[in-house]
Amino acid sequence: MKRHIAPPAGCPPGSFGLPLIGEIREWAADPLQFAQERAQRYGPIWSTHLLGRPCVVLLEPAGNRFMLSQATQHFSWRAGWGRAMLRLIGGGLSLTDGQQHDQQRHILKPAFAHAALQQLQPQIQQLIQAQIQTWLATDQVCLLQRLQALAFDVALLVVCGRTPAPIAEALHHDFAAFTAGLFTPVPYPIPATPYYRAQQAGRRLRQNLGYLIELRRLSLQPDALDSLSLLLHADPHQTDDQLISELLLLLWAGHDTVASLLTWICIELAQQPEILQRLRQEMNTNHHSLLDHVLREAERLHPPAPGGFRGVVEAFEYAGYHVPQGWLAMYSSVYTHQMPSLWHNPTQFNPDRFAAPSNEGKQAYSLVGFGGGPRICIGLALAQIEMRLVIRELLANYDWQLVPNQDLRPVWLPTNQPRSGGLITIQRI
Ligand code: HEM
Repeated sequence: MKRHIAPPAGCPPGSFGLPLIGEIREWAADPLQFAQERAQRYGPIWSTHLLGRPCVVLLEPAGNRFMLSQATQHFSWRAGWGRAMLRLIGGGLSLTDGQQHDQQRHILKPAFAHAALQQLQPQIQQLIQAQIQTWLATDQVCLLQRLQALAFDVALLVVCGRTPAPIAEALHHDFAAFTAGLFTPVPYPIPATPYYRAQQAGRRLRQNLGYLIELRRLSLQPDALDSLSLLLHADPHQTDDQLISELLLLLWAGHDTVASLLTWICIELAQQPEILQRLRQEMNTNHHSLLDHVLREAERLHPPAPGGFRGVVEAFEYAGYHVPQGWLAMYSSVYTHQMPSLWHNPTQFNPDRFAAPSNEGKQAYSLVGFGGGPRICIGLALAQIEMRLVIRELLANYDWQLVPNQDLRPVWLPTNQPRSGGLITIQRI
């Protein structure tokens, strides 16, 4: 029998799993079950071995708070990513720490603020209407694929501003293969592997983003609020390589997540005609609390990322255990979002759990699908506006049904998605 390795004395209890691979297979197969089983055995802090390193897992709102805001000096965001992500994207907001991160976030903030998003809303609305209209032309629609295309167009608009169609199409074409390689455990360029294809796509993406930067430098508008223009204004001497990494990071983070969550929302609504009907009634009023609760409930039950990893750059003590420097640390959104002590019937999709007088979701760090603390998702407002517009367009003009007998079990990487992609039939009302 293969030997499981135990963590050193004084460190949180748990198992490092098998030599070399640790427990990565169990985590990737089902991050929720992985955390629930170990929480039952060891409590809210335990050790495992993931991404080639020992890893401490901090659970529950207290663990989320510790990692996301209370003790950030112990953690590096950059050191929490796998090698494939670092090699393919290289830098960008999620992959930097300290002052460099804070400066970059400060520069980018106006692109994701209310004023900029308000200005873009008509264009976003047009993209949504044009995309959904094309769904009528086929018998079956794969939600994930179509919503990825839509979310990519929206992310491109916000991140890069107006982009010439041939460049936009080329970027879009290469992004799927690029994304598929971001989490490969063995990032070596062996032909025909996902990492190899991602590397090839990455080269073309870098070249096309390079053209776009060149064009934008020639026609930079003083009041433009897209991320690329803001970055060029802030530091005209920033190298193309740095700029391209930032754009790649924003484009990836800004479309895969939105497509994932919207896919699950459409699936849930197709199964809940009563909520669908109430949403339609609500659209004719000035109150949008049910739509807001649907978004939060989808974030709770179907978070696009199961949690977040950090590198431990300074050893720390937590709950009487020692966590050494050089380990990974992980918080688990998916576990917190299904704790029976926080959520009544946690496996059920029930937006009304957020309606008064319920207290569900009120405890700080109990709903962390967008992270939390100083590095909460910078695209939160954009994601919310975009999701609201898509759902309102669907509710106002379309009926949709799930294709029967499809496999809706989640796959978790690169983002949480149904195995089937979410197949629907759709008609105009
Ligand atoms: C449903 C949509 C989205 C979800 C669920 C989501 C989720 C998250 C989460 C969980 C984090 C924190 C990760 C951590 O703690 O390690 C994060 C950070 C981030 N997100 Fe999002 N995100 C979404 C949409 C977007 C959009 C639309 C953009 C931009 C176009 C974006 C850009 C980013 C960036 C750049 C960060 C890093 C922020 C920093 O480190 O300062 N996200 N997101």
